[in-house]
Amino acid sequence: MNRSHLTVPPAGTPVPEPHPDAPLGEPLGPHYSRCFGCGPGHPTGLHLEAVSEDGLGVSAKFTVGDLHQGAPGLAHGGVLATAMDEALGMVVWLLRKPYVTGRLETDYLLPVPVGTTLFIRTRCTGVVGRKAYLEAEARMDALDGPVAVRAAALFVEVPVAHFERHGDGVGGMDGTDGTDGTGGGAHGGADTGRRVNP
Ligand SMILES: CCCCCCCC(=O)SCCNC(=O)CCNC(=O)[C@H](O)C(C)(C)COP(=O)(O)OP(=O)(O)OC[C@H]1O[C@@H](n2cnc3c(N)ncnc32)[C@H](O)[C@@H]1OP(=O)(O)O
Repeated sequence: MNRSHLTVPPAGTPVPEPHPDAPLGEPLGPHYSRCFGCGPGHPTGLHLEAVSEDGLGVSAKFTVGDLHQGAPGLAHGGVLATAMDEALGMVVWLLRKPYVTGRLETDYLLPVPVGTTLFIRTRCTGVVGRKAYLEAEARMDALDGPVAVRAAALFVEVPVAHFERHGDGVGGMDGTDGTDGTGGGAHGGADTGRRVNP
C-alpha cells in the first residue's frame, strides 16, 4: 500500500509479545458496550467481532449494513476507516496498555457493497517507546477474498489520565455501558480494570 514513513517502524524494531493475560485465539469481546466500532449496545455501530491470533495480531469481522452507506448500496469510506481503526486498536489492546490512534492511513482498493462481510486481519509491526506501528488488510466475504482496504497506523500510548482529562474517564471500558456511576465514554483502549491495564 501507499504509506508514509510515519507508520513504518525503523528497521530492526522488535514486535513485543502480547501481555501474558491477553487471550489467544479467543473472542476479544467489546471494550465498551457503546463503542461505535465494537459495542453491542450501539444501535447503528459496526458491531465488529474479533479474535486474537498468534503473535501480536487480530482477526476481525464486520458486515456492512444499510446504515453504513455512502453512495447507494456501497459502504462509506469513513465507516471502512473506522472498522480498520477499531481492528487495529484491538491489537494494542493485547498489550494491556492504553493507546489512542495518532495516525491512520487508508487505501481503498475496491468498492464494498452493502451486505459484504469484511474479514480484517491486523498486526503489530513494532513498538518503539510509546509508539506502536500497525497494519491491516480487509478482504471481501472470505479470509482469502479480494482485498478491499489496506491500512497502516501509529498508535500512541497514553496515561489513563488522558481519558479523565478529555472524556468521562474509563468507567465502562470493560465492555459494559458505563452506567454504574463510574463514567464511561472514552474511546481508545484504556481501562483500569480487566481489559487493558494489568
Ligand atoms: C480496544 C480499543 C479500540 C480503539 C480503536 C479506536 C481508537 C481510537 O479511535 S482513539 C481516538 C482517536 N484518537 C485520539 O483521540 C488521539 C488524539 N491525539 C492525542 O491525544 C495526542 O495527539 C497523542 C496522544 C496522540 C499524542 O500526544 P502526546 O501524548 O503529547 O505525545 P507526543 O509527544 O506529541 O507524541 C509521542 C510520539 O508520537 C509521535 N506522534 C504523535 N502523534 C503523531 C501523528 N499524528 N503522526 C505521527 N507521529 C505522531 C510523536 O512524534 C512522538 O514521537 P517521538 O517519541 O519519536 O518524538
